Amino acid sequence: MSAQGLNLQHVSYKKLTKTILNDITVEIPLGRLVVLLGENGVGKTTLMRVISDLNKGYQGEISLAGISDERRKSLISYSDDLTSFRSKATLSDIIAFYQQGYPDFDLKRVNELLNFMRLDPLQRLGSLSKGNREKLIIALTLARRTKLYLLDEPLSGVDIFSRDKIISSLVKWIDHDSLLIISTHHLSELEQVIDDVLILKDQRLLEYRNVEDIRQNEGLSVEEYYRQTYLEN
Ligand SMILES: Nc1ncnc2c1ncn2[C@@H]1O[C@H](COP(=O)(O)OP(=O)(O)OP(=O)(O)O)[C@@H](O)[C@H]1O
Repeated sequence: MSAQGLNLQHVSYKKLTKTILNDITVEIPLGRLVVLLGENGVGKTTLMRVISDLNKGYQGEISLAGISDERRKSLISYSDDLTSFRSKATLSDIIAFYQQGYPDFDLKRVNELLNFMRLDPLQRLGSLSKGNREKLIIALTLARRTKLYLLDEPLSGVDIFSRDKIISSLVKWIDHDSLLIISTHHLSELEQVIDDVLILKDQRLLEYRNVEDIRQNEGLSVEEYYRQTYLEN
């Protein structure tokens, strides 16, 4: 397996008797911004949880930056749903918890991100709207200085103006040798910033492809290509 990037070799995952991911093999270099696509229930969240080692018992091999055992977890920042925090907790309390739990948590970066998201550290978690809670999750996820960031449908409740602002600044928050994988059902908004697409269909990897390659060689937007590929295969 390659020492660089995220490398999945024949990864399969079952829940009870149901196959959710089937024989997924892909190598994604670091330094990319990748969008993960596929219809509801196809396994996007499951794939992120398997990569993060939160869903145990998968088959196959996964390595990140050359680390192929469970130590890879320490290199992965996966968007937390924050359900383990009490609603009375302030954003500062949550940040203190992250700071204790993650040696790579960057306090300066999280403060910049909170400021960028217009979130007040003194606010309580329970008082946040859905969209603001999502902004907090993005801020906490991106505030770690690590190799792989996994954002699972991070923007579904965020208003269009904030969405545009966050999307156009995504690359700014992560180091150039890190990998960001983001799942979404709103591909068109991300088209201009992403490097690659990863498409799941029927438990399998349908495609991993560079977006420039799609535009130049297929003459299609990424969204057009996604629709065409999904329906044809
Ligand atoms: N705890 C569970 N028990 C049984 N099946 C599960 C469980 N969690 C997920 N699944 C199944 O795993 C499959 C993949 O779900 P997953 O949440 O990964 O899909 P997704 O692509 O993220 O969907 P969406 O776009 O709707 O968020 C689905 O068929 C779902 O029903």
